[in-house]
Amino acid sequence: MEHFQQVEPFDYVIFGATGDLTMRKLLPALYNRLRLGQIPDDARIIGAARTELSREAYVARAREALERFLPSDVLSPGLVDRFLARLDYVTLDSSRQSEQWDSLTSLFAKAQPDRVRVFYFATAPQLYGSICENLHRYGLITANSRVVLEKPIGTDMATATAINDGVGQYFPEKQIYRIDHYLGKETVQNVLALRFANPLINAAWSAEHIESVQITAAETVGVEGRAAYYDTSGALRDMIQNHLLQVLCLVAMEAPDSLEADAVRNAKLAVLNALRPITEASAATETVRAQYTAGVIGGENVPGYLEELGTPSATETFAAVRAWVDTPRWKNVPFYIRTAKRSARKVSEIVVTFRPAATTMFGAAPASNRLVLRIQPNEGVELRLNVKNPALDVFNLHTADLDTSIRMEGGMPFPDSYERLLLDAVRGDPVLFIRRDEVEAAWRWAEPVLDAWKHNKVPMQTYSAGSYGPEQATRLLAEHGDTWHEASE
Ligand SMILES: NC(=O)C1=CN([C@@H]2O[C@H](COP(=O)(O)OP(=O)(O)OC[C@H]3O[C@@H](n4cnc5c(N)ncnc54)[C@H](OP(=O)(O)O)[C@@H]3O)[C@@H](O)[C@H]2O)C=CC1
Ligand SMILES: O=C1O[C@H](COP(=O)(O)O)[C@@H](O)[C@H](O)[C@H]1O
Repeated sequence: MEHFQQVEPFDYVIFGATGDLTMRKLLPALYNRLRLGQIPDDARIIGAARTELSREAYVARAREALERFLPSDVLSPGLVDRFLARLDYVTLDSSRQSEQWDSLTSLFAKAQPDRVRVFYFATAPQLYGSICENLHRYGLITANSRVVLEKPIGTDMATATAINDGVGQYFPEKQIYRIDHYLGKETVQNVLALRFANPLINAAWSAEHIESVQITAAETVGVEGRAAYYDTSGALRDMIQNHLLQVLCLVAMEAPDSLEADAVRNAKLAVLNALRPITEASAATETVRAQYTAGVIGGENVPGYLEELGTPSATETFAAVRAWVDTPRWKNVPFYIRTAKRSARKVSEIVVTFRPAATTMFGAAPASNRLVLRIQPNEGVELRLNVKNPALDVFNLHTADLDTSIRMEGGMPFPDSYERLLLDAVRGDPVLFIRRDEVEAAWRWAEPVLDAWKHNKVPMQTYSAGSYGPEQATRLLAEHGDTWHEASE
């Protein structure tokens, strides 16, 4: 396949190699890229975790993970064996100094010093600093090394700064890759193509023509096996501070000079810095938080969040925010951001509502044009237009949707976003990773919201599992005469 170029030989060291993320996402993603011919035969993938396992036992776990998390039509015994032959495993408490590090260093003893090394931290963020310290102590960091940091980068500004400082002591910023898997999604990257490669859209991309923007990421799942993490996080930290603000940045940013990493990141940073601060006073009118109660999804009864957790909790599973980007381009345009667990359907989308035509020639006012960028599922673009109602003799309008699916060649599903990002780190392309100042700017905006919630300035609402969220979120838009997309379908 000519669009997947083989990368240079590399060593990928995954800290947290026995964990959920590695098994569910990272190993399947790397397998897929080997299958597509992107991974050279002498690449190595080295897992590290505290659990004592032989290489064979780890390979057996990896095999099970591939079988469990990949569709059977992509698994061929020959390819699986070729992939598993690339794997190694070291038992290592990576946060401590010990002779356990010898097993890792010995794997690198004969490696070419300029061979690409990627250290992927798929473990608790509070360990990142000590893992870096040990990588340095045991002489594993080379000029051609990169470190990939999983989210969350902190739970607030102070913890984010501590993580960034801890890693930054040993790796210069250009070797640090903070992953945000939403940036690896094909249709999120498509925001750039749609905006900047289509003068028709680009010309209308401002407050002069746009009335509001909605960004939604809703899921039908609850917190699954991650309740311990989720309950310390909540919807705002889990999805909005990172993924949805990144999407907002791509929608709102000025055109970067190029697709070079720093050009794009500077443009995103400018948006984050232009976000109107939400204060303890404004949080009550600009934000909504809620927890799901028992309900029905897909015909099945599901328990409420507190029942699932088995303890009282003040963690939100739904968050909606009305954000404002205080730049001339976005003067008075509300950006509604929303995320939910146990929602009525799984959908991630951007909905841009344009101002209606100011004409009286048709009698009734024409409907607003509306552009929907479907991030998932059914990736595509939909544009609502006004056309003449063909059924009537009188000149009357109705709406018609131009709807195009964005598909891979041959109708194949899009690769999981991790696939691209894992290999971008090998190729040394950081454009789809987050720079330190972006993370911190996002916390600067999010933290006062979290503080207001902690101080109970915004009541915790409830919504039934299987619904679209609490009524208060509907009201957030109603004040501007808007409705959430599903209500206008
Ligand atoms: N799971 C997911 O879907 C997502 C996860 N993330 C992030 O990825 C990271 C990992 O998440 P997840 O896989 O779910 O977590 P898990 O708890 O499933 O896995 C944690 C991993 O870290 C290892 N580990 C813990 N302490 C040490 C140590 N001192 N030295 C070496 N290894 C250690 C554990 O193995 P052992 O006990 O054997 O040491 C295990 O392999 C977290 O930062 C999470 O927030 C981000 C997005 C999605
Ligand atoms: O980062 C996270 O994202 C997932 C949702 O990702 P998606 O690609 O399925 O939209 C979310 O379930 C998880 O809680 C969060 O940590």
